[in-house]
Amino acid sequence: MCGIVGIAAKSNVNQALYDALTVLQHRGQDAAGIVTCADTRFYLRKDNGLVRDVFRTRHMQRLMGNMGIGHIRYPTAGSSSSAEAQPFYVNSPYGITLAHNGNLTNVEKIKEDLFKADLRHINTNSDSEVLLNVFAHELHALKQLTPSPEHIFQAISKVHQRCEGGYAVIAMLVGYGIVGFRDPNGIRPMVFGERQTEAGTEYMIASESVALDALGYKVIRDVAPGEAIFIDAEGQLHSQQCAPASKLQPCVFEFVYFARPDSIIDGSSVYKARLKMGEKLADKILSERPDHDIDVVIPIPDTSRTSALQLANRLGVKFREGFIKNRYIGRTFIMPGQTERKKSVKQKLNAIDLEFRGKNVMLVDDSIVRGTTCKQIIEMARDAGAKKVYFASAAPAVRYPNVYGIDMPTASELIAHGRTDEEIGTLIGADWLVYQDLNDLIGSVTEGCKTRFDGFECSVFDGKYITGNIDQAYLDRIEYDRSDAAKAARVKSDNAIIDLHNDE
Ligand SMILES: O=P(O)(O)OC[C@H]1O[C@H](OP(=O)(O)OP(=O)(O)O)[C@H](O)[C@@H]1O
Ligand SMILES: NC(=O)CC[C@H](N)C(=O)O
Ligand SMILES: [Mg+2]
Repeated sequence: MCGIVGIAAKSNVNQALYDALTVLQHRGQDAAGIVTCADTRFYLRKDNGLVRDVFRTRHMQRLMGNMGIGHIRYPTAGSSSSAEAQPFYVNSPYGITLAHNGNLTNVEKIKEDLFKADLRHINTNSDSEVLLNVFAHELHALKQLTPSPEHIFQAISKVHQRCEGGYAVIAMLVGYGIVGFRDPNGIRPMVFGERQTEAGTEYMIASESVALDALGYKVIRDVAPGEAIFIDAEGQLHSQQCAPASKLQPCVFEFVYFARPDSIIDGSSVYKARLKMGEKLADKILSERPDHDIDVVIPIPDTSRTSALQLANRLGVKFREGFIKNRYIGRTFIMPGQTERKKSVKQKLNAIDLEFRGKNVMLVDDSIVRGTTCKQIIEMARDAGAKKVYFASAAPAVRYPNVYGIDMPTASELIAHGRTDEEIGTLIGADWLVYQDLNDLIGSVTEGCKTRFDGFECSVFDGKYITGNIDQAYLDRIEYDRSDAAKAARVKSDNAIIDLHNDE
């Protein structure tokens, strides 16, 4: 997943963008970038690394201007080379820069059309560069020297007609403003808000509400699926629905793992959803094993903490912090390679023996994806002296690839793919493995929430791809392109950025 942000303010936005990206860091750890706009110029700084490593004082000083956009990257297309760090830039029309969260599923077709019909060249393997060029082409086709909000919305309607997949996008047009839009299913999240200052109202658009909270912005609302929000150069906000048949079907995995618990996505609190996941999973445990012999519930930090706490409460069993997390190690699942992920689990988590010795422990994680974490954790629990090790996953089994912005392209790398729950339990070395049911996961997000959801993007759990047009040939192709082995074999030396001047 990536994190995106755009701010239209009344004074320099560089520090605010930096701060927002830091708050969104959990959505991507590979690369970070900011583009600001002052007068008729864009200023760019982007590179591989965490926000705190990419931006030095000298870069911050050069990022001038009262409007800007930022991105933190977790790649789902192309490579992790810094040439594919975002935001991307095109000089025509107007000068446009764009940051994208999600993944396009018809990139090959669009690329061909861009080249043959629109006479545009794409210089990376990033789907986001493709998206930017579609937007630029559609704006160009309107032949307006000064685009009005309606022209911008018209171009976005065309983007929806040409692009398939999941996308939340923030773009900036030199001298004209910032626009944010969300795909017609609202797969990827996006929210916007305002802040009053003496100089006037400032606006911010971001992936998650937590970024707005942290910067003192008041959330106005989520951007609706297919809708676009435009803040013009005078600071006026305009909005329009640009995809007539839109439906609200957000990615349920945001609630399971990606988003921060203190975010509210599409009106549903991620924290409350995770508490409910714990409750519902406890009910399943009680119905399957009413006379269970669990002595203690232990979360696998970080993300599962909220669910595990409520699961223990509901079971009436002690909750203990049996694993301590090294706060300086990032999230392992979003790391690019399996060797790195495996090594990081050991560096990240350490067991407190006394919580395990002679006890029947129930370990709780939010999800099991490749099985990297749970296999090692179960071993650690046994080494620490646990009698029996049970394992509970607050999400159902992840059995199918994701094509909408989560880098899970390879079915064979998913531990649950083609296996029964019992087989997975044996493989990870658990004495009992229990998964959440999909209906209960959805109930956790919707119960007590006023939003009318049309459904959820649950493909990793049920193999149904809501945008259609995902066939086996496509899945085979992304498996070939994006497996860990393919990524490792890819030459990563192509770091030359053909782009705006990018400060070293
Ligand atoms: O089965 P796996 O392939 O190991 O993936 C699942 C694990 O990865 C994630 O943790 P991560 O370390 O990324 O982040 P967290 O600290 O937020 O839990 C997730 O919370 C699970 O613990
Ligand atoms: N995780 C994401 O949202 C990735 C965005 C885009 N597809 C990229 O690879 O850069
Ligand atoms: Mg985890």
